[in-house]
Amino acid sequence: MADDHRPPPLRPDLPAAIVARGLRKVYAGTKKSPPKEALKGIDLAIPRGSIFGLLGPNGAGKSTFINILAGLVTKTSGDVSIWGFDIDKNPRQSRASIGVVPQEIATDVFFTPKEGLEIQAGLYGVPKSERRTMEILRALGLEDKADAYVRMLSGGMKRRLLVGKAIVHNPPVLILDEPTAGVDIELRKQLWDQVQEMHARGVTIILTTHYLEEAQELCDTIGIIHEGEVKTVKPKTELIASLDRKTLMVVPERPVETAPALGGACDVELRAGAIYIHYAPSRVRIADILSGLNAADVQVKDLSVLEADLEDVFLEMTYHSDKRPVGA
Ligand SMILES: Nc1ncnc2c1ncn2[C@@H]1O[C@H](COP(=O)(O)OP(=O)(O)OP(=O)(O)O)[C@@H](O)[C@H]1O
Repeated sequence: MADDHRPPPLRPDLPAAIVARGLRKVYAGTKKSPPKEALKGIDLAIPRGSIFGLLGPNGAGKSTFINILAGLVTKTSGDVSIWGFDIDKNPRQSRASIGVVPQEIATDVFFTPKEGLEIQAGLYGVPKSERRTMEILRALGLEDKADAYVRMLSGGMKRRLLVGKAIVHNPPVLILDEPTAGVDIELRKQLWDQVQEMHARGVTIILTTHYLEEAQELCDTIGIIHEGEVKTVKPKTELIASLDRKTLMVVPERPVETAPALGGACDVELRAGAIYIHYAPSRVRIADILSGLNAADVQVKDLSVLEADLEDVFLEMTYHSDKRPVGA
């Protein structure tokens, strides 16, 4: 990788940071298990400059996809390009264009953080004069641990060190695979501040997470993958709006024994003294719900509208995907 330390130039003519076309991966079977088609010919474009959340239940194919990008798993067929470089035709440039923060903490305990970053930079062919070792350690809050034994670092510090290792070559795309699993709230916040800082400097961020609130808060674009297929890729707000579902929570003046009848377009439930009215905003107006409540002699003491969130979308697209299309 001798000359590939510089980030490839930004190519405004390119529409996406990562493009996959017809990407398939079949893991070979064994005597005990049949072959497994983990990716079933996926098409996926990840916009440049986004914080992209790749979501999906266990076994959906997320790690397989990321490992193909990282060069750790060989695809069966299809095309993938990273920052405009085809991973088969330009393996060096494509690999120099991404940094991957792996899921597992497997840091090398024989080197100090400083040595670890230096070695990593060497592997990417970054000349000594261009290395940013101390700058990276400082940015990750590890400056005072530069010469410490890695085995003396806390789990969170080791995780930050992995982020450091992933960015020694200044890649324009950074992938974080479940970066905050098992990490406490304080550290999670620190990690996200750092990620957002990198994003502000123009790095495209791709992350997988099981924490849907985290994806909801951080990501601007979401891709949902399920059983080796891409279910959707959309800007987050558009995706949530596409669910066309909201809930009006009403606290009545007097306790209500039976759910008021508001017509077939609303789904009404009573819970903990409140009335929850689920409705499709494209078809039902709040004014109509309120007149319905009035007609049913329910006096409203308080009310609030609960928006659908990413978790609702996720459940709809993964667990119920065969039964009920979104918005139906
Ligand atoms: N080396 C392998 N050999 C055979 N099957 C594999 C291998 N790696 C993954 N699989 C299978 O491929 C499918 C996709 O796995 P993958 O790890 O990509 O899913 P994932 O979405 O990352 O799941 P998780 O959220 O649990 O990490 C699963 O059914 C998994 O059992």
